[in-house]
Amino acid sequence: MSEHPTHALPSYLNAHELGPWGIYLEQVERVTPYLGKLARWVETLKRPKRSLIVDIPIELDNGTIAHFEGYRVQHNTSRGPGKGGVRFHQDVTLSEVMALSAWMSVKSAAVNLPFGGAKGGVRIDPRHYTRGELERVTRRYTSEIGAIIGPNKDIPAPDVNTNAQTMAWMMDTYSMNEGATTTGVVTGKPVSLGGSLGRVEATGRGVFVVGREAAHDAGIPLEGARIVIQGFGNVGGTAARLFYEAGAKVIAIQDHTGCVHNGAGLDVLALLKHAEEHGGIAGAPNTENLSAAEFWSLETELLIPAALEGQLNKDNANSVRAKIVIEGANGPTTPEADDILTSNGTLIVPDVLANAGGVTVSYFEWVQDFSSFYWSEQEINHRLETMMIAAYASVSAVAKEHQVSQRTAAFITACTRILEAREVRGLYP
Ligand SMILES: NC(=O)C1=CN([C@@H]2O[C@H](COP(=O)(O)OP(=O)(O)OC[C@H]3O[C@@H](n4cnc5c(N)ncnc54)[C@H](OP(=O)(O)O)[C@@H]3O)[C@@H](O)[C@H]2O)C=CC1
Ligand SMILES: O=C(O)CCC(=O)C(=O)O
Repeated sequence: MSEHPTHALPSYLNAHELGPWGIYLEQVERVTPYLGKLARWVETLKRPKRSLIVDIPIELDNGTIAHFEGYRVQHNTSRGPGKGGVRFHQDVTLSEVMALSAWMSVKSAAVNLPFGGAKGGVRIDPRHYTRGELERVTRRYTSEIGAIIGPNKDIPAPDVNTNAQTMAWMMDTYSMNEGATTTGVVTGKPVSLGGSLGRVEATGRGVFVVGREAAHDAGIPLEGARIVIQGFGNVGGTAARLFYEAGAKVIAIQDHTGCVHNGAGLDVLALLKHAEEHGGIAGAPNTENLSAAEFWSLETELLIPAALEGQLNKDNANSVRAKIVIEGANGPTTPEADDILTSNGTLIVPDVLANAGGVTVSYFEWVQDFSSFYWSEQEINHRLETMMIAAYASVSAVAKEHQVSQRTAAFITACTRILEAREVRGLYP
């Protein structure tokens, strides 16, 4: 038997490269001792199955030509087609999309959905482009990744700065190129186009359900519990409203425009209206401004990061005075912050569980599209709640059994499912 050289990982797959992919690799390292014989396959999790970089040229409204870089990464498809959102953001990189796609693999498996993990992104600041320009970017991006997506291959959905309209353009472009209306190619579509009731609110609703469960386990009554939220978009805005309606006290919110605070509890409905009218929360009536440092160090029962990656890090983790962190965003906590918070007694409910409500209702949408039979909103919210409660209970039980964090517990459950599928499928000789 000949000896084969081992190939070093390329720099962008290296754990020592800072950033989301390095963080994901560190999380895989932490779970490996719990994988038993399946650890033989763990390298599979450290390399995305397929990564595509595309050039997106469009004509701007002023007649000039602009180019944008786009990505679609399919991290793992052992348990089903790739699944995951598309992000439009000026800071999107291949490495970030790789990490987001890997977290999708873990998330789908942690909640036991029959999907793998994928994610897409376009490096663009959408605030500087018109609706027409964004439509052209979306359509060209869809055509460029068209060969690798499809209802049985990889199903995109909304993420940061994309929405139901973006999905309608993606569905239409894909369908035109295929010559057949294909509703199941994306989820998070408008309801008039095969979208699911409840999808817009699903991620925030899932955050609310696991937050409620975690508070209950910790003996914290939701009525009057203090809540601090970073991000007031789809996820943070919905979670804020649901906690507010359940009688909790949302005392501070941060978005791009600043941090607002009211120790007696913010009027979340008024704040949502203010943000819509003014493009952000800054200057809302009956609130005081806080600095970012003051925001992170507020004493609170629940802290919900629901914006971007790396927001809880070694620079601010020691000042956090939250009993529980519910990760609404993907990858908001660095491994250093994870350790600091845990040793300070803060429970972290990890992203791959806490924000899985969105992909869960995307799964419902995909099923409804295949069967062309649509469910009521009440039915969807009920099924979502049942699945989130079950997933939370099962991750908590694994965490207690192995005396590990909920993140490691969610990774144990998910990576075991993914690698069992990998092993039983075998490798093509
Ligand atoms: N949408 C979904 O279904 C899912 C989303 N997620 C994750 O949740 C997170 C939020 O996504 P989503 O709500 O959809 O995105 P949105 O674009 O709707 O909202 C993002 C929010 O974050 C705020 N924000 C962005 N950057 C900063 C910053 N540097 N400091 C403070 N606030 C900031 C934005 O503020 P402003 O408006 O002022 O720019 C906005 O309020 C992401 O990590 C996403 O991947 C996870 C699962 C599903
Ligand atoms: O709804 C989906 O398919 C994916 C949502 C997503 O991108 C995420 O959970 O991060």
